[in-house]
Amino acid sequence: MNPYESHRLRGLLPYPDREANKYSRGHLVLVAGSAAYPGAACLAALAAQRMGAGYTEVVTDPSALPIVQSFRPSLVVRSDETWLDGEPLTASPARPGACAVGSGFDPGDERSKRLLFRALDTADAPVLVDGGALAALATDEGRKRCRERFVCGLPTVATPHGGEAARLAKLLGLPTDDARSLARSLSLAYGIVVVLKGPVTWISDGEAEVCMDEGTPALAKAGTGDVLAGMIGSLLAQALAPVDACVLAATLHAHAARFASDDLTSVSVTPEDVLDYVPRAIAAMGFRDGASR
Ligand SMILES: NC(=O)C1=CN([C@@H]2O[C@H](COP(=O)(O)OP(=O)(O)OC[C@H]3O[C@@H](n4cnc5c(N)ncnc54)[C@H](OP(=O)(O)O)[C@@H]3O)[C@@H](O)[C@H]2O)[C@@H](O)CC1
Ligand SMILES: Nc1ncnc2c1ncn2[C@@H]1O[C@H](COP(=O)(O)OP(=O)(O)O)[C@@H](O)[C@H]1O
Repeated sequence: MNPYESHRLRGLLPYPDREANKYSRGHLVLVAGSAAYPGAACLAALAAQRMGAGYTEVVTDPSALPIVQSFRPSLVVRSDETWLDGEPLTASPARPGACAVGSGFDPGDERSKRLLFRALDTADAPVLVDGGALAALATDEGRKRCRERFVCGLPTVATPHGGEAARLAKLLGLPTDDARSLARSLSLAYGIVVVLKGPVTWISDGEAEVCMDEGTPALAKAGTGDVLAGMIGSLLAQALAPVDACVLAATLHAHAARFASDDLTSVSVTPEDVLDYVPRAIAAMGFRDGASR
């Protein structure tokens, strides 16, 4: 059920080339955070940096700008008001990129819908949909946009937890009793790769499912999903294939939480700790600095 053995995962780690620059290492446009949830943008952004993206640009609500800017000076931060009318994201082999949208969005907010639809309509690059943007995805207009991207060969990834997946399923009256079948049916219905998160996480591209069961209940704390979204978005921005990006990120996320639990106990681990242990998880997977491809 999980064909990703350790040597295959090791081969997916995004080693920086000797000739790398910040653009060749991947540009992630992270449209995240809101007045209600600015912290989610911070968690996802640092996760993207830790996972290797060369240029992490956070697009956020004006009220969240100073919070994200003071969180990490290396982040490029801009207002979502200017982004709505700005240049669309493009990606090429020399300058790969991706957009991750929705971590920390307010699910009931009309603005979340405008931002999601702008990303789906204009990004000539992979788009990851997370958090509050999944409510807008679970509409006829959201699904239509995913199907159009699918027909154009543009990957879309969604990372729902059980509640968000139920919303996506409700639109089409899909059964929700079996997680593996739900991941597959959502993938087929929307034309997307689905990461259905939970104590066991199922990843489906509509043809096959990968079972991710290395997590720990230490991850059951608000904010760990935002960390995972930043990690997957970062790997998409580095041009990994969508399912590869999801499996590698979910594995490192689970391993980071386990390393953190070993030192801090599963009681005390926070999403920030998971972020701090991502480098250890990468190293333990067999990453060797200097072994650039
Ligand atoms: N620090 C920050 O800034 C943080 C910001 N965050 C951001 O907050 C935004 C809203 O996200 P959200 O998940 O809190 O709320 P929402 O989308 O309304 O769904 C929750 C409802 O769904 C249900 N439910 C069923 N199964 C479930 C499951 N397995 N896991 C969880 N819920 C499950 C359950 O309903 P019940 O089944 O109890 O009726 C529950 O009431 C989003 O943008 C996110 O990124 C968070 O990441 C936290 C840290
Ligand atoms: N009991 C558990 N065992 C293993 N992993 C878990 C468990 N509970 C939650 N997780 C993981 O933690 C993350 C929680 O994500 P999510 O529900 O989106 O939280 P949030 O929105 O608060 O960030 C997911 O990656 C999920 O798979």
